[in-house]
Amino acid sequence: RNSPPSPGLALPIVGHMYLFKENPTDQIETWRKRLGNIYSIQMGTFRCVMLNGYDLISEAFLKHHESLLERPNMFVHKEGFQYAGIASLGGDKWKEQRSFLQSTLRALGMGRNIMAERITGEADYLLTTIDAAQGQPLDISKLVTVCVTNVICGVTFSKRFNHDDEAILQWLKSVNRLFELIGSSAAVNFFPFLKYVPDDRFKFNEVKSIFENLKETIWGWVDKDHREINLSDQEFHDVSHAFLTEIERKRRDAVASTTIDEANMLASMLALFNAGTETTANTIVFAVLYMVNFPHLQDQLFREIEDVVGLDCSPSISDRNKLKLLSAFIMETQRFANVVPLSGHRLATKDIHLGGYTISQGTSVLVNFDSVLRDESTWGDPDVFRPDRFLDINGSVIVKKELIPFAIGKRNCVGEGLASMELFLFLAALVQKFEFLPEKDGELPTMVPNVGFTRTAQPFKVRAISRPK
Ligand code: HEM
Repeated sequence: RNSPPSPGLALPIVGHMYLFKENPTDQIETWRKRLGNIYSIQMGTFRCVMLNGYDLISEAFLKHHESLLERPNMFVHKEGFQYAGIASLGGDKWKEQRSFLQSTLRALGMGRNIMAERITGEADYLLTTIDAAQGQPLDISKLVTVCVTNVICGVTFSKRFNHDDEAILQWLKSVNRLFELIGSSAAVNFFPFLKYVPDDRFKFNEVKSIFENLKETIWGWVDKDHREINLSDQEFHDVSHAFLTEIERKRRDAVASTTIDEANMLASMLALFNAGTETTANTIVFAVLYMVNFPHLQDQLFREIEDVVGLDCSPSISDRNKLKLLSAFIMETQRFANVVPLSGHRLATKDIHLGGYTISQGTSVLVNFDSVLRDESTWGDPDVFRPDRFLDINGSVIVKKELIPFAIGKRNCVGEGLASMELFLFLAALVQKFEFLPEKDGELPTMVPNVGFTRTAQPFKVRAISRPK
């Protein structure tokens, strides 16, 4: 059937997973060099096609997107999300949910710009907390994660938590445990039959119950804040307010078939948390890591803010277009760190002809983002951290189509606008206020990320020295 080539013999049950010898994302790149931009691997019971390189990926997700809108029936989608919410729905149901969330998030980022208000408030808290360490070595990653979680809490149900609040600490603990159990290579994803092994040895029941608890927690948080719904409201305080109002409207109008209901609302809100917290926090942490490693660049970023914004008022979203080096630095951070190295799985709902091969219906399709963000033919020196690759000789920002950390096509990241606003506002605030130094003079923290399917920085501490005004 003209299937893409595979890396070797697929064994019963495990498929090709026994061939993962190196760091998984390195292994995927090694196979790309041997087999080309399109190849297939059997991951447990799932037949997957790995797509590499900008041309092939854009052809798949721009030209064939209608055939790639569904998720395969993985445990996470089926039993975790119960095929509800933006991340798990497919086809027309996904379209309704996606368009509702997209327009709601867009509205929250316009006019009064509720998103920017939430982020700025949280950035102030971040600065105060870092300042309190008085230049002593500090691991900022947990602090940044809680701030970013609070931004999503604000955007979804107008609430923020103190960083020592038991509710938010418990939430983060559960989410961490969930990620540990459902990470891309975990048994629950690829070996669904293991759920019949007694004593929950492969943690299927634990995953299910964490999902249920998280959705219940969100429901509790939402319920308290939104007892009153006014159907004539056209402006919303947050995502749950928009949902609850629209649910009532659909009820009033007796709309029979819709995904705008409580179950999808909770699943979508959970998806915003799951997809929007670690990704954004990890990018901010990588950015600080790169600043420490390139003090000259950090200095240039500070000078730019000093010139454009000054030191007396906080950077605001209206400064974004003027802070060109910072924009280029954020782009390079996203390219270099590539915090989501592999896309989520998509199900081919029809045969797709691509790159001289046929991806047959029922196959799961995955994207290797390293193959684009670290492609030598696009970037020349992809392994060098160099923000000026995004600036022209006049200092204007160059937008490169190959910079796709938020994926490409209609099912790309729905939170891109929020994430970009967060990266800009948090980092501008940090650069303006502090000089970040390594924990010990002359000993730079490693830029080599943790090994695995996701990308996080290896733990490191910084000394944050307040800049004199
Ligand atoms: C730097 C931060 C972020 C990065 C690099 C990132 C990256 C991505 C990527 C690559 C995808 C596509 C995954 C796939 O192919 O299935 C995605 C999807 C998604 N992202 Fe983000 N994301 C970020 C921040 C956010 C934020 C802040 C939110 C929430 C407000 C969010 C919500 C989502 C959701 C819900 C999806 C699934 C969309 C769908 O299935 O229609 N992300 N993201």
